[in-house]
Amino acid sequence: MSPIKLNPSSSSSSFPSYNTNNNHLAQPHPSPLRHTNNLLLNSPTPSEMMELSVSTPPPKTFTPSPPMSREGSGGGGGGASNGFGSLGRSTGEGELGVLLRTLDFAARKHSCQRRKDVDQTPYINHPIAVANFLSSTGVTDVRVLQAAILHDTVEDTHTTVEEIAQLFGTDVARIVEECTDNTELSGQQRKIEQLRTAPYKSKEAQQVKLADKMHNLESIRRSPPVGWGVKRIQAYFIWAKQVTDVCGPAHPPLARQLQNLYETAYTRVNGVYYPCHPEVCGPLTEEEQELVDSRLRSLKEGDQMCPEPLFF
Ligand SMILES: Nc1nc2c(ncn2[C@@H]2O[C@H](COP(=O)(O)OP(=O)(O)O)[C@@H](OP(=O)(O)OP(=O)(O)O)[C@H]2O)c(=O)[nH]1
Repeated sequence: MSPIKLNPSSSSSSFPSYNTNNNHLAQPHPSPLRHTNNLLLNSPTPSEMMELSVSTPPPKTFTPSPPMSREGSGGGGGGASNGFGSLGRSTGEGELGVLLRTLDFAARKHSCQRRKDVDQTPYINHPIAVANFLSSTGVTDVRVLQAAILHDTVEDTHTTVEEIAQLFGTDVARIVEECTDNTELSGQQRKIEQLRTAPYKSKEAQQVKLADKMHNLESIRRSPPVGWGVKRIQAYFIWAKQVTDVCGPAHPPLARQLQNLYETAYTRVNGVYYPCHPEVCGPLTEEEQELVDSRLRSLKEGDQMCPEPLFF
């Protein structure tokens, strides 16, 4: 991920003493920091992927700590020095409390970042949406929802895996770590690495990956990052599908929604409709195009560009 950083702060301090100054939120920011190449042209070839798959690491096994109870029994025995136990919860803190604390942490960490869309949406909307995709499709494991909320903090802010482990427990920290790209690699290398490692991630990390891609794809279709043309949108869809096809069995309800999106998502550029995933989704029929056009004609100011029922 590469959020736009409005005012990067060195907020590496531990909870709860991180920077709480949000005044910069209202400030304008420069254009997106990174512009990668056209991925369609630069996607790894099948032989490159074969080569990569030969040197895959052994599968990671996720051995979670015992489930957390509603009463918040995570405290005590972990020996953590911050008042939270090995599960990152204090005695008496319920699931709702821990989720709110997680949201508060992520919101502060991402407070100076924006998405790359034309509206420069606050970055925190993305992790919230990712967690919501999981929750609304039946994921109830609070650790997975917490990891979804935190999934970009290590990659994109001054947060460490150790900090997350101390505050939220080792299970959450491990999932976040699995979802963190190596930022020393180029954008293209990271994409290859995501493909290479996807099969070896824990089920929990694969679930977060599915929801992460779901939100990125959905937001690309609705409002692509500034400067993205059809080819780049299609390249992102093609790559994302390769990743989510591998992760799909970890959470079939979301895998089905993704498949539906791949088959039905169109993007409209200069009045022309293009399938976002050209291999899975055919061109709009004349009848469908007329339906969309008539809806667009009847749009009032402030209405959504893409009427949901047709596209998703
Ligand atoms: N769709 C969309 N994406 C945005 C937006 N703002 C930031 N991003 C991030 O940008 C990345 C997609 O742009 P790319 O060009 O492919 O990635 P790169 O800049 O990091 O190389 C996504 O992360 P990724 O590293 O490619 O994937 P992942 O880490 O989420 O798996 C996504 O999280 C936005 O407004 N819309």
